[in-house]
Amino acid sequence: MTDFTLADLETIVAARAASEDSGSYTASLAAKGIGHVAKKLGEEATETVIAAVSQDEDRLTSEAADLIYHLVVALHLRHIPLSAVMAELGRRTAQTGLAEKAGRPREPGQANG
Ligand SMILES: N=c1c2ncn([C@@H]3O[C@H](COP(=O)(O)OP(=O)(O)OP(=O)(O)O)[C@@H](O)[C@H]3O)c2ncn1[C@@H]1O[C@H](COP(=O)(O)O)[C@@H](O)[C@H]1O
Repeated sequence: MTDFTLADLETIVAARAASEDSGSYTASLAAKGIGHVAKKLGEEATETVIAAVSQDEDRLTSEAADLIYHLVVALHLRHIPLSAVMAELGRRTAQTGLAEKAGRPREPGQANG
């Protein structure tokens, strides 16, 4: 188990993308722009798909980490905070009424479902 969160990754990506550290992969990736990052994201998605149907759990875990990292970089470049993505996921969960089953209390103003 780890207490490392996507919010931690988002903070690190923002700091490294803004850095001028020539050793930073994030800085060099971000400098290439959203078109390049989107292409990398597609490649990582394909590699994750291939790993998903393989029998290698470690490979799938590693490819999923690459995919999520590149997604966080893409969101950063498009100025979309992870909190917006989480809010969208939360809205969808609220619509299904399954939030409480996941152990989450109903938020004030949330419709009965
Ligand atoms: N989570 C990641 C992460 N996941 C994947 N990668 C890099 O993503 C690249 C993907 O590998 P590929 O083989 O597809 O690409 P490549 O041939 O190395 O590079 P390209 O020239 O194709 O872009 C690898 O170089 C990985 O190191 C990451 N690089 C950085 N992070 C995070 O970003 C933080 C800051 O890293 P730096 O910006 O390097 O300081 C790190 O501490 C991590 O938290």
